Amino acid sequence: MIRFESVTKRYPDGTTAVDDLSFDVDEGELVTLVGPSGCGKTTTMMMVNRLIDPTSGRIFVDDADVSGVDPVRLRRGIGYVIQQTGLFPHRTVLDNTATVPVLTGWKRAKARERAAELLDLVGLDPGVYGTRYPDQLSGGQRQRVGVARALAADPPVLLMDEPFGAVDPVVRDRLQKEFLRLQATMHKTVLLVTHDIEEAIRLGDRIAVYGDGRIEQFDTPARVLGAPATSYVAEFVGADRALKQLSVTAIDRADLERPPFARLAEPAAEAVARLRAEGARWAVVLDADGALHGWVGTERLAGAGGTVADHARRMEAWIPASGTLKAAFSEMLKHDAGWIAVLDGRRFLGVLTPTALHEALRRTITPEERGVSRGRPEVDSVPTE
Ligand SMILES: Nc1ncnc2c1ncn2[C@@H]1O[C@H](COP(=O)(O)OP(=O)(O)OP(=O)(O)O)[C@@H](O)[C@H]1O
Repeated sequence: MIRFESVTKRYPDGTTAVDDLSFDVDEGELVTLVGPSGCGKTTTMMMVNRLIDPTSGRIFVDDADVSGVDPVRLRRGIGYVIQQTGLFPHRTVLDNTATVPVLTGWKRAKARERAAELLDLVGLDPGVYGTRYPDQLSGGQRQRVGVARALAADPPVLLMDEPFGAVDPVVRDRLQKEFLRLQATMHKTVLLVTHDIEEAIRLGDRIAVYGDGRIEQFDTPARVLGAPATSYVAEFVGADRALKQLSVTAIDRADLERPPFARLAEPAAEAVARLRAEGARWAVVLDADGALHGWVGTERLAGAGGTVADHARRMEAWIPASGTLKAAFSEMLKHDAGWIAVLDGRRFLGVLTPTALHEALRRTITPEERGVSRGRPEVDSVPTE
């Protein structure tokens, strides 16, 4: 969808901002460009919509060499979001959002209708905010309008230059989350510039880590964290990259343990005899469909009448099988639990323990990076069947 072929940009004063750059962004993919200040990220992005022309090399958008496309037409097909938002101060939020559709010939009423939809989509009530002017909004709200405006003409390509840079960390976190939710339905082809490695990891399907005018590594977040291509990349992603890795590593079903279980309808006396024979101190409690209900301690069942249902405790802590190790770990901490149930829909698949989490994390890091191999830590594990 976007292709850079040996692109170099040298400014008239001799600065080489971008040096022989080649990479592809696939259709529907979100690529983050990350690196320290002055490494050429913004220059790269501005060459896509021809705000800057390269000194040499070619850039293609949707198979068309952009140097042959009229810049005004080109820009109407590419949404552009910048940190300063670039909103027109004398236009209302609604009219700011409707700018591009109006420019491309939409009737004003239809464009405003579309703008209202977009504002709603980015979490701004058009009835409340539509008639305000940009200086009557908070920084985070202005950023949302910037995103809504870029999306208004439904361009297949979005360029975003530090779109969430000007807001505090709490608002940034929320905007990132909302943008990911939107992108999951929109599937735009996105180039996003950031200097923040955490943001690059969180948002990017792939990350381009910039050194000075060059890409040092172009890969998935998991690979950039797990196998940095150069010592520069390793340093840039930070000494705590193993922890960052948690947020991009999916749960592997092979890591799940199957603890002893009891059925809700099972008589307590039967369950306790069986569990004791297995040497189990507790069991996961499932309903007739295999869905997680909770757990029960063997001691609690001893000498008790009724069924397991009468004695089981509800278990609120669980995560979906599609979750990440970070989600698993944080749920475990939140509920102060020694294990976390993993569900596929309602179906109980097994539990993750701190030991399994640790093992999974170790596997994501190359042996050279791990240094001296250490044995399994002494962590209390769930008894297995
Ligand atoms: N018009 C210009 N004339 C000369 N040099 C320029 C010009 N614009 C940018 N540069 C230089 O090109 C290099 C890359 O700049 P660019 O803005 O692309 O970096 P960046 O990675 O986006 O940085 P930041 O994160 O600070 O925005 C820098 O050394 C910058 O000083």
